Amino acid sequence: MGKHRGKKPTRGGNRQPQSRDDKQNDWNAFVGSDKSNAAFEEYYKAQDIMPEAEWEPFMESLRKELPVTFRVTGSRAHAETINDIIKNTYVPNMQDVEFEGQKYDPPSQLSWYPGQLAWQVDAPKRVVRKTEPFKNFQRFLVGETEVGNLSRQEAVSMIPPLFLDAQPHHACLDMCAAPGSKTAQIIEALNPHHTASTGLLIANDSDYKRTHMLVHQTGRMPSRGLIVTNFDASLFPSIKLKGGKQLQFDRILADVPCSGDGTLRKNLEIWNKWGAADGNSLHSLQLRILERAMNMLKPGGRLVYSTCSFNPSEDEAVIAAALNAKPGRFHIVDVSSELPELKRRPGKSAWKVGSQPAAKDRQLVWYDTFEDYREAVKKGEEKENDRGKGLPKSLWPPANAGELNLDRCMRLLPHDQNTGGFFVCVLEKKGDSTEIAKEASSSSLKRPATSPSPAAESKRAREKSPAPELSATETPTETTPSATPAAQPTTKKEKRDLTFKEDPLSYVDPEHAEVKSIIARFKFKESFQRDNLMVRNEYGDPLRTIYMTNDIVKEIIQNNDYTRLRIVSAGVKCFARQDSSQRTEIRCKWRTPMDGILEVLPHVGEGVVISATLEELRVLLEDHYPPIDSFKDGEWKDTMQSRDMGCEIIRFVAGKLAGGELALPMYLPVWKAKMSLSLMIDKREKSILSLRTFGEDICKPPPPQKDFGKKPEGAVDPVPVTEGQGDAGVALAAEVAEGDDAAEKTEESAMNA
Ligand SMILES: C[S@@+](CC[C@H](N)C(=O)[O-])C[C@H]1O[C@@H](n2cnc3c(N)ncnc32)[C@H](O)[C@@H]1O
Repeated sequence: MGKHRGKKPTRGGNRQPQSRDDKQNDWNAFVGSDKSNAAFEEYYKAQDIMPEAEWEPFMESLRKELPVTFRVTGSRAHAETINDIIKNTYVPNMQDVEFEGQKYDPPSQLSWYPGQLAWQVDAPKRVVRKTEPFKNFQRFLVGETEVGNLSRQEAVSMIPPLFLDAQPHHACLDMCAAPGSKTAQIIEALNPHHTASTGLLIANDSDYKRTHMLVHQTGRMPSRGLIVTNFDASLFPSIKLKGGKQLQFDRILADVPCSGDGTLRKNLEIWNKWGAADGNSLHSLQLRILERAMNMLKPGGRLVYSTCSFNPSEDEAVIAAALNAKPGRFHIVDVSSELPELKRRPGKSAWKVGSQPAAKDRQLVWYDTFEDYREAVKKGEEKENDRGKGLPKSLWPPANAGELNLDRCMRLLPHDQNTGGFFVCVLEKKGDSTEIAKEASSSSLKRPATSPSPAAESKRAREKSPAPELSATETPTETTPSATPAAQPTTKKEKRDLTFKEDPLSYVDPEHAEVKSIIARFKFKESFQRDNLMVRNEYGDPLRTIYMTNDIVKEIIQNNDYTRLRIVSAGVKCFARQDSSQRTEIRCKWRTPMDGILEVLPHVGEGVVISATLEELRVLLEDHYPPIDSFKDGEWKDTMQSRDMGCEIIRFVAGKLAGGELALPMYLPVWKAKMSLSLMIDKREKSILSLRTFGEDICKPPPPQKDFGKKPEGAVDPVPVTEGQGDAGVALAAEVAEGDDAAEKTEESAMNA
């Protein structure tokens, strides 16, 4: 028992010894230069996170460049088509790549990823840049990532959302979500076939700028059930629903801020900066975030806690402290049978606490117990921070650590499957079957017919959860004020959060003339939720952009003050107002931006969608405002000539034609002017589309500014609309529209460019 000084640091771990008296700058030069950090090595050797014999392979792996990994996004039929293109077109071309006398393997599928829809490219960057087959593949990756068909993401970062097991009717919270790669995975789980999901995902981040990255990232995978908020997750407010009920979540992801030493392979500066102090100082925030998550979870609900750090201070210590803060109410789920091919190491129930007040301090001092540490503070050997706080007791393994099933946590090590490092723990809130069923039936989230019934779910939860324990509702903590609805003020008036500068959100009167013009133009069926059209102003005025939300998002917006909820964005941008010099002749001034085209598609009436081929697409790409006369005679030309001015939704059929190739049908908005047409996507997206479809950029540069007045009559440009929330641009969303019928699904799967 007591305190132990660590060994003097040595270069690269057990190489040359270094004198204790060396100057500070020597230290800075010493670490990092050769991807080594003595304190890191000493710290983790002591933590015993792997058998000693594996230490060298572990360190070797950390020093290697991280392979590029990506996953194929979207619904099943669509994703499988893209996967087949990679498998059958690109991989065969990369079989025999040799560079500077060495052979490189083609991309390979990650065996543990469901449906084999994730890939890894082992060839280093210089090989990708310098060899033709890899260069081609790189171009494909960039284009498909731009349009949202692929998502480049570190392999280990794909894991937490897989264990979250979100279902389309679930209410989910992603507490620390930016930049949003895991958010995108959860959205996919909520909208597996791009059908209207009844589920909810609140994606939150405390960094305001990063919430806009989130908006941009999710623009590629839009969802009517999405809200982006800007909160300190540890103070996330309780959310009111109709009748004053409080929202509880079925699924919560707490991918917390961490020291990030699992990312050493790509964030090389960490070699230089790493210190035990980083993990110690993040522990308390991580614990507060996790405890807040636990309070907001439904009984029977699942919570995934993750970090990209190997450090028990940020991992097991947080889990143990959180479990002990709510004794008997949560358990760690044994997920050893989920993703069976994924190699993982069990969590630890014993670990060490080392003090290294700042990364630049060379010596680690180990304290066996909290009391030993406090003794050192008393003697002045350890300093507390300027707020008079030292290391918290919860950093040390609690007396009952052996009873908490911490071995069910997972640590992903880089040398196991050539990845970064990660820590994941799946927690479930206990609750008896009646409580779970009560929660499910009182949920305002409507369960689609295809989802498991509440009874089936409660059975599943019963099988997984041991003894029933707690009450169904959690009271909000003092630090989590509820967001009071603007529309239904309570007797105790709560102040708005005046620091929050985003525009208000309100719903448009479904009888508004502009809504009627939209409904008439697109012949919307009854299934079109005209009550759920939202705008970013206080008065429900459809000025420039109209968003569509699902019912649960509407319920939240209408029952909570948006400033207290700090809502940055909500729903999907479905209609954008298009100004034209010929406005009076245009009965409907609204177009469907790419973000929303697949959202509105299932609801448009007969004859609204017009079919076209790659021949027409070629003309639309080559020219900005091609005259209708310039298209070849036939059905397409006749149809376009007969249409009113305004937005058309065009379905480009799959196949090979006009020097291009489309693997799946694709829907794009086209503006019909008096005598001409224009493709309503911006210049950059046109170029990407052109490269993907025709193998080259066939788009002419846009007309010079001075010629803008000479646009054909009624022609318009796809100006990105900004109103309230940041506009991610007219992103070419990669989505699939699918009918209900399975056969129809395959045939009708439509990949947006
Ligand atoms: C590890 S990153 C999350 C990565 C993200 N889940 C993803 O997969 O793209 C941690 C995020 O937490 C945010 N963050 C830091 N402190 C926070 C807090 N107190 N509450 C909420 N978010 C926080 C950071 O801005 C950062 O975006």
